[in-house]
Amino acid sequence: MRDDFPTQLTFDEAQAIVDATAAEDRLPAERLAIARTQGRILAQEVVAPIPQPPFDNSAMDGYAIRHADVAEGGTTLQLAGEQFAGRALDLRVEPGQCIRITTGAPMPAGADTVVVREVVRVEGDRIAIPAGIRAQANVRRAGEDVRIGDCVLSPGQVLTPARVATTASLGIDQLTVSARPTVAVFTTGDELIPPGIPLEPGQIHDSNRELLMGLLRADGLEPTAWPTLPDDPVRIASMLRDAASSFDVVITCGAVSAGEKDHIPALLDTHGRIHFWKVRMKPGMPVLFGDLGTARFLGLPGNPVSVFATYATLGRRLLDGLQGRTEPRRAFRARLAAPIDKAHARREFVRGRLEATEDGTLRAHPDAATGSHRLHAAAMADALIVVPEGPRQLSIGDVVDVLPY
Ligand SMILES: Nc1nc2c(c(=O)[nH]1)N[C@H]1C(S)=C(S)[C@@H](COP(=O)(O)OP(=O)(O)OC[C@H]3O[C@@H](n4cnc5c(N)ncnc54)[C@H](O)[C@@H]3O)O[C@H]1N2
Ligand code: MOO
Repeated sequence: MRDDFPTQLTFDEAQAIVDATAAEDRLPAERLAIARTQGRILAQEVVAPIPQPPFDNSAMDGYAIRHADVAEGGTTLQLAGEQFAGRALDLRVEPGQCIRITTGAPMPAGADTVVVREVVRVEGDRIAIPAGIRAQANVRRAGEDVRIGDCVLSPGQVLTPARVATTASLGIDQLTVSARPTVAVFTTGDELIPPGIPLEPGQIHDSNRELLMGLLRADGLEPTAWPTLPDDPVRIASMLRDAASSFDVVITCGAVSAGEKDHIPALLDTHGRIHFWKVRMKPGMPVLFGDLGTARFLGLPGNPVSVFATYATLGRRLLDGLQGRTEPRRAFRARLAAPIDKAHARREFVRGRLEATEDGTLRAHPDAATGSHRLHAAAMADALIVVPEGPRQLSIGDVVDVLPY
């Protein structure tokens, strides 16, 4: 096996390679009905073809009036008509008149203020308005939220429900979004037995399959799980090359460290290209990244918590980049609730629990269970606490980056 690929990278160097590779391999865009774009990455600019609100309208159920009529104090106005939400009736409020109006109904010409119905007294078609009404009250102005021609969304942003709804409010029914990467997921190892089948001595149940499939699904993808790879280099090569010919991304877990059965790095070296192998991070140090055929190849280390940490950092970053996501994932900082003493030089992602305190700060409680086989401990935690490179003695109250999960 060659040794001219980058290895023992810092986390930032590895992340930069992932970013650069993803940028070169941007997935194509597709045009979809907005109902199918939730969670997608936008691949166009969205410019408002109409204002929002499209017309001046009432914010409350009540009476549209001319404020000049009540400027001197309370008065009684003549009810001149009704304007409900739906169709604009071309009504006009003359001096001394008012029009009954509902929330969302267009403001009749002449009116500039809405008085809520709870404060008026109705006497037939005479409406008694109290004193103290504020001019322009309860009117929502056309274009107040979005003006015509505003750029409301940009390429690289995530289509959240509120953003998709915004495009709907502007009358846009289709959007150009990045294609979703297709992902093939493999677990590896002769020791793996699916849950539901009793273990023989030396065997363990395959948990990484559920972990990876779940992480990918939670990120909005529809991954495909392949049969578990045996510890046999010929069969591994044929199965992985098969997958690489029909998926955008192939993710394996296991068989990337130094053992006799860790065939995957050599295989990628022979049949594809290694962008890097081994990153100075913990857990996840033996992580492997490259190309196989036309697919991006991510070889995650087999320990369950290593799978978790490498997916949450580098894997997700790759998938975001392939979709052209430019909007960063939200960053959080917290104060440590217990010290962390780190002797090694790698960046560490310590599992922990976040607590929202009374004084408005986030506190991170690092988990004492640091072994990368401690899946249950990771499952009971809810964040990765980032401990930077180098030996570190972090004290209670120190500020750390955290990645909630
Ligand atoms: N001599 C060295 N040994 C190890 C090194 C090293 O650098 N030199 N690195 C260690 C680190 S760090 C990690 S992480 C692991 C990664 O090993 P592999 O990626 O080769 O993974 P495996 O050996 O196949 O498995 C590791 C561990 O995880 C369990 N496993 C694997 N797949 C699954 C699964 N689908 N579900 C549940 N558990 C799984 C497997 O049984 C092993 O216990 O290597 C260290 N060793
Ligand atoms: O880096 Mo390994 O991923 O510590 O367990």
